[in-house]
Amino acid sequence: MDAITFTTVAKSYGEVRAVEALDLTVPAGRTLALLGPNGAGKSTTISMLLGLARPDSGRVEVFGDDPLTAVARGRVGAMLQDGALVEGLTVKEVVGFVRGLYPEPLPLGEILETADLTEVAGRRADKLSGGQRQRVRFALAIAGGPKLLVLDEPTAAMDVASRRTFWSSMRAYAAGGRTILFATHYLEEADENADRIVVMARGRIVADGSPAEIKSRAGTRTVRFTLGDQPAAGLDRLPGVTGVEIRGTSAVLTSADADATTAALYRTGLTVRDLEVRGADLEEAFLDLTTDPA
Ligand SMILES: Nc1ncnc2c1ncn2[C@@H]1O[C@H](COP(=O)(O)OP(=O)(O)OP(=O)(O)O)[C@@H](O)[C@H]1O
Repeated sequence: MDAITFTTVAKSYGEVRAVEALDLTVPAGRTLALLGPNGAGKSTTISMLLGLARPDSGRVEVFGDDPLTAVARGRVGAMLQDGALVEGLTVKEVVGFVRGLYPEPLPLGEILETADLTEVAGRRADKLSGGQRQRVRFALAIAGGPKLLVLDEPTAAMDVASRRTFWSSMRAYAAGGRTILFATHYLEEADENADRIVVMARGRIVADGSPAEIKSRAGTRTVRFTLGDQPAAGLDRLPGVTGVEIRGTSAVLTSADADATTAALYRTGLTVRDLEVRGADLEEAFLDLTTDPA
């Protein structure tokens, strides 16, 4: 069964096209990362998934139901970017209260354990550190034992140690065959914690694959030089080259083997000036995938 289906979904805010022609299917039991820069449309996608926003066109389904129905049935838990914690209550009280709202909640001890909150269960939730407060919000998201857990940039404002704890909590929850969708700006987080990465930019999906596939795209580099008015013919046949683009007076070659490409380039007889080899790390690939060519 599919946990999530977006069928040609579009959503605009006035002039801003936040999401365009989005098609996405996530089978149950998978962990998917939505990766993209600010304004890519990740939060809008999540809002529609939770029924908090309605698409202008297209259809969103969660376990075959309308999102609001799925939420009402307790199938979906969410941790959004903002969300205050009730003042004056202890962690245990807040979590206990929220789990009481669900028809089939997880046991309190299991929630606290999974979210790594057992040690601070007696402390006031609103007085915790930022990372601990995020863990309380995670606990609230899983309290109802949802089959689908949606997390919008859950580790924003967490330090490295808190992030590590958080993701191990998330993986523990996912291990029970649940479906997870999380949004992040961090490639590393997507790589380490998801089994599929969907890269969004400007409201569209620009890449979709396993972390290995996304990383292999990350392995490609660009070899750029000033071509001037020399002919571009044959550049596409250089070793390693997977794409050729002429931008003004420059030639930009995408290559899976930049060393071989560069060596062969010098043997073509072309005058190669201003040679630049870029790329290689995930951050670069991510920028390549998400930067508007215009
Ligand atoms: N309620 C709104 N009213 C007007 N414009 C909005 C609204 N929500 C989002 N937008 C715009 O829609 C676009 C997509 O925003 P969205 O928040 O979905 O992106 P995002 O990928 O989640 O970004 P971030 O990583 O910064 O959270 C942006 O241009 C944003 O300014």
